[in-house]
Amino acid sequence: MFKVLISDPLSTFGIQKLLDAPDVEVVQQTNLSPSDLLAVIGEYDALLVRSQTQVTAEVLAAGKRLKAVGRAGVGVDNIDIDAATQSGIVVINAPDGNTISTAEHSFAMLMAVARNIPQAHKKLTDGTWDRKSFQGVELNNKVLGVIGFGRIGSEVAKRAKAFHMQVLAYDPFLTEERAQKMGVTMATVDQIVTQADFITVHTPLTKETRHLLSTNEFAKMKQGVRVINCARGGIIDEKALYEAILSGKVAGAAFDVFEQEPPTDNPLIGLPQMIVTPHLGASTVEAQENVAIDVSEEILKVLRGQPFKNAVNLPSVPAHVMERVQPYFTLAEKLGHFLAQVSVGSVQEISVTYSGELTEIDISPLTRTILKGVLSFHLGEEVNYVNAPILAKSREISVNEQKSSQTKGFTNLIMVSVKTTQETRMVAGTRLNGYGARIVKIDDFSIDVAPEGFLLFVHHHDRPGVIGRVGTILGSNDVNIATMQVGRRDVGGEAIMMLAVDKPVSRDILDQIGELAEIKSVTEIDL
Ligand SMILES: NC(=O)c1ccc[n+]([C@@H]2O[C@H](COP(=O)([O-])OP(=O)(O)OC[C@H]3O[C@@H](n4cnc5c(N)ncnc54)[C@H](O)[C@@H]3O)[C@@H](O)[C@H]2O)c1
Ligand SMILES: O=C(O)CC[C@@H](O)C(=O)O
Repeated sequence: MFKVLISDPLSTFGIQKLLDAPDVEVVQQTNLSPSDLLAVIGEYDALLVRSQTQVTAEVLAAGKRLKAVGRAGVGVDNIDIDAATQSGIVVINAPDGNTISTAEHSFAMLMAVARNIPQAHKKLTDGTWDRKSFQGVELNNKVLGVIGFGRIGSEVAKRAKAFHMQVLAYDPFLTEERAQKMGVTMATVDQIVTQADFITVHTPLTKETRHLLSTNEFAKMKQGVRVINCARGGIIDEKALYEAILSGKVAGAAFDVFEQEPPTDNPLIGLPQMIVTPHLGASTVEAQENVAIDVSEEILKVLRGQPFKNAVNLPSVPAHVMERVQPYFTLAEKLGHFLAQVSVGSVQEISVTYSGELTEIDISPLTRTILKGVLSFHLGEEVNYVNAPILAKSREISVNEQKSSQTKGFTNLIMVSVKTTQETRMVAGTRLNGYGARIVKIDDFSIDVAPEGFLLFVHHHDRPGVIGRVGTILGSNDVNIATMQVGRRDVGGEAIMMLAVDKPVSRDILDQIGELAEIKSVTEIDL
């Protein structure tokens, strides 16, 4: 008999399959303190949560029998995925069930912020008939910027089209073909920021999307813009928004999610231009039923040893395969992550060639890891080794994998190229005996760089003094260079520099380097 603990309120209808399963005993305890949870988790084979229960490394370590953690929803920010993976615990989520509810909530917020509905309601219920203070704006013919065009963003766009809005969309995986099919215009974040009357964000919260809309972006926005965040707190910088509302630049904002939840002493919440809901995007009868059904069915499959689809972390790989491929996992993921950071445009194709001793082993786990490296830069922690190929397929990214006898002098070599809507970029890496992982080729430049930490990738014209000028800018801004490697094709031709630096480099310093006459581009890479 399997024991399943449900520690957050879930729809009873949704979990019926679990309740009816003859081989499962379900315990519902939705008011456990963290220490209560630690005390009881050792008895259970599976844990089902929504977003309240914090499934920490400590909880997972105490869950000696745990085989699976199910999240009735999309975001898995309350679950320590790495710790689960290390303990061999499968983490399941329900990515589709609350899409429509959250899209509808976002649209409700958009309409409410356009017409000041909550503010007018409050005034009237407080006893004042005020018809002057709440003049709104129409949606008709207005420009809506949608940042993050995945499940929810694209549903919001469909609704906006029905209201005759012009939709500008940005997503690193959006293709021209899909944009046309959806009747939206592909745009950059900068174009959205400068042209939109309303901006709504629907990305995960990742290092890249944190404060995606901040002081600089607010400064460029139209006077009277309105912004909506029903995705994750922190995508819109709350401090910068506060200032932009006070200055009159932002006429209204609608938030369902906050940098700290529940928000305490958050000055935004008292502002009359701000409308707020307490993370209610997925709070509909339908969504809660859908996500509970999806996650219950998947948990049953995991417990019964049947195939399942929505795992967000690593399943076990046979020991003999793992022994051979494991040393290459880090290199593979970093090559993917490197390309995600240097390439421009929507990814269309990822090709991997394995040479040398890698031709003798099952390399499919490595290709999945490379995909994870490419995709996780944009999609965040939802991507893992299990779901990366499915996510690539759903985004129409074709993946090619081949083995080659051409070792180019290395005992092992992984060459990865990414074709985007704008360019094709290549990186190759190897594991050198005794020295660990190395990047040995970038595009057609040979180089020798350890793929770790903060790197500055500079593409420049090979001219006397350029290296010194870059070093001077970094030095005068207190950025220490740990190592530097240069690669060039011909004397005086195009060249690249890879500098390992001791700390992140600010946008301003990158701009100073980018303004040097010899520099073609400069990109900061975090590996
Ligand atoms: N408020 C709620 O209750 C609620 C409910 C469900 C989901 N969510 C949140 O909504 C968000 C979207 O969920 P979804 O199901 O649509 O996810 P999704 O994975 O289908 O879509 C997210 C999209 O964001 C894109 N993206 C990543 N980085 C980007 C960047 N820098 N710029 C632009 N786009 C970028 C990705 O390519 C992807 O297409 C997530 O943060 C999710 O956690 C909130
Ligand atoms: O209501 C919830 O459980 C949170 C839903 C949402 O944020 C999600 O990530 O699915």
